[in-house]
Amino acid sequence: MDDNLVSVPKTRPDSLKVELLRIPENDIPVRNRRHECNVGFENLSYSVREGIFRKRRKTILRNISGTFDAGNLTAIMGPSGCGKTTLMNILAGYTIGNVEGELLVNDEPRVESSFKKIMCYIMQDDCLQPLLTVKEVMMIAARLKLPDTVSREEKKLKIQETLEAIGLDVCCDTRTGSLSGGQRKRLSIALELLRNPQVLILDEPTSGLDSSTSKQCIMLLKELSAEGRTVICTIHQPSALLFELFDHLYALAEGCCIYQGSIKGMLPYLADIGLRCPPYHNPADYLLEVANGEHGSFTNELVVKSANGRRDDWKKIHRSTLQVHSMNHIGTMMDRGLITPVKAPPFRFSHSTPRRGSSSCHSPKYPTSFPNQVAVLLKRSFLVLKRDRTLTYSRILTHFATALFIGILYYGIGIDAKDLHNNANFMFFSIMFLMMTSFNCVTLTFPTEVALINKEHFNSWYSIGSYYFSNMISDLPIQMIATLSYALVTFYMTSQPREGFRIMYFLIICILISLVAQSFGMLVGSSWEMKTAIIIGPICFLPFTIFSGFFVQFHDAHPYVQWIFHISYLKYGFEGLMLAILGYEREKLPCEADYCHVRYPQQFLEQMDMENAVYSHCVFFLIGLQLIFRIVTYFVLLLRVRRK
Ligand SMILES: Nc1ncnc2c1ncn2[C@@H]1O[C@H](COP(=O)(O)OP(=O)(O)OP(=O)(O)O)[C@@H](O)[C@H]1O
Repeated sequence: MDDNLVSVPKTRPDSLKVELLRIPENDIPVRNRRHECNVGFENLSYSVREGIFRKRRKTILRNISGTFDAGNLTAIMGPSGCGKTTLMNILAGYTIGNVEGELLVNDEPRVESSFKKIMCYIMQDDCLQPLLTVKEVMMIAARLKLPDTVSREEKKLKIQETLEAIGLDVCCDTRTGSLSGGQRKRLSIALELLRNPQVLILDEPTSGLDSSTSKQCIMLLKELSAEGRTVICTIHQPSALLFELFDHLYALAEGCCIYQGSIKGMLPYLADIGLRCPPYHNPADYLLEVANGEHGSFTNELVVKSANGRRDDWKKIHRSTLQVHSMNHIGTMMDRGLITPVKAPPFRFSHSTPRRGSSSCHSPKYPTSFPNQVAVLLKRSFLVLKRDRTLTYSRILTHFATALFIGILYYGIGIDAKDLHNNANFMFFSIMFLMMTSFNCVTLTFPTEVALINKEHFNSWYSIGSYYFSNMISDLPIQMIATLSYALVTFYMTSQPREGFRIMYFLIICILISLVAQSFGMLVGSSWEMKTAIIIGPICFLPFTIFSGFFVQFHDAHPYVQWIFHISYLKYGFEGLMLAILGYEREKLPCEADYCHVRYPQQFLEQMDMENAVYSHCVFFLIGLQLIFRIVTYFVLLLRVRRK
């Protein structure tokens, strides 16, 4: 039951119930067929390579065929591992490699680019931005998914209509992270409904939902299909009542089709070969038992009988009175306020079914322009940053607190010759601190974003370029404030020379070091999952730390490894800071102790093997390295979200 809404009994609009009651068996509802989109596939096979050397081939789908008609709610069922998700991925166009066979739309070969515009794929995990409210998430989706020509007022109206229809209007100010499982699922569907897709493909929409929330979710899908949409979803062990809501069933076993037809036709089909479902047994459970071989080995016989999905004789047995009973039952639950009432939003299809050579193939890939995508994504990032205490406030606070601590530890060292070594220690620590904090902030957050980007990009919300660009810009202010607060506090507390150019040079290197570490963190975070990224990151840093010139100097290192100094960005960062503070002919330092071995800063730089270092080289190297990391990250991201 939906906790937010129990106390508000609502009257469920009965249009669908009435429509179904009026439909005589074997009758097809009259709809605008121009917009209908029957999704089919013929002789579909899919295999993957596996094993250490990827030499073995594993066949997952074996030459299956089928058609999922518009206006029908189709269930794809079968035992775990039979290939349901694989089939959904292929139907959605998410998996393209190693696919054999033909994908069809209205019995014609389908054009992927056009099909993508009328289809949405809702994956099993509801990837939502947890810090944004339902209304904000919907507004962002509307601004990305609806063309720029639609006014803000129209978008608001559409959002309102959608939220009311799917019963989320009462929690429109709730953050998505606080929504229940059912609400999250409905929101995921609502986000995609804004563009009014003709085909909805959902992978296990009821997974993790309780019985009544599952009913509500399937009821929503039923309403959406009744308007002429093609709705296809996988489902695991539905209750008998839920099972009856589906119009069409496609059953898989071991990558083959063992049944395709109506729900009502399934039991007679099984009975034909002597498989009789016991009375009072859930037919869905019985089908899974048969597919699992619990009643004997019938898979081959069933595959032959259904011609691996090519025969559709059992499709013709139409809506059963049981379906109407199920609808009535759920309708009553909604009327009594036990389940939040849901219905399809009142949208009309604005586009016709794509056919080969149709003009929609040439329309832009994304509904809105690149600048609009960047602007909307920037707004979303800023909202998230504003609410994410760890990413913003604690990052700034950590930098400030560490700066105070370091300032106290190395207080006043910058003006005394006896503290030259301590000053070098301070600079090296600063580099390490700025590097680690920037790197960790990104590697801890970026991998979790990849799933969200994947979902939204696949459903044509925005391009990877606009996401990446907005992501780079949005984090800059916080990164700058944090770095500057550390650099300025430590600079003054350690009494470094108060010369304008030295302050500027010092700050530039600090900022560049943190940006390089951030871009490196992005690269690592976009390449691996969070756990791997956290392990791999420091391992990648280690060689650069050793070859930074702090622990081992260039001339002391073995000639075979000296080249590593030239690519160690820590070396350039360290040199840059040392030159900013001690270079440029800084005058002889006073000595407060009885004896100071070195009093000329230039002499100290020579001791550290930095006599030939050039500040501008350090800056160029750090900028160049950052650019390389950012470009590589972009391509890694593209690879990650590329269709399989
Ligand atoms: N890339 C891959 N490499 C190796 N095996 C794979 C790959 N993708 C899928 N499989 C295998 O293919 C089979 C079908 O996988 P799929 O995820 O489609 O099953 P499913 O029917 O959706 O299962 P479930 O209901 O448990 O989600 C499984 O045995 C799975 O291990």
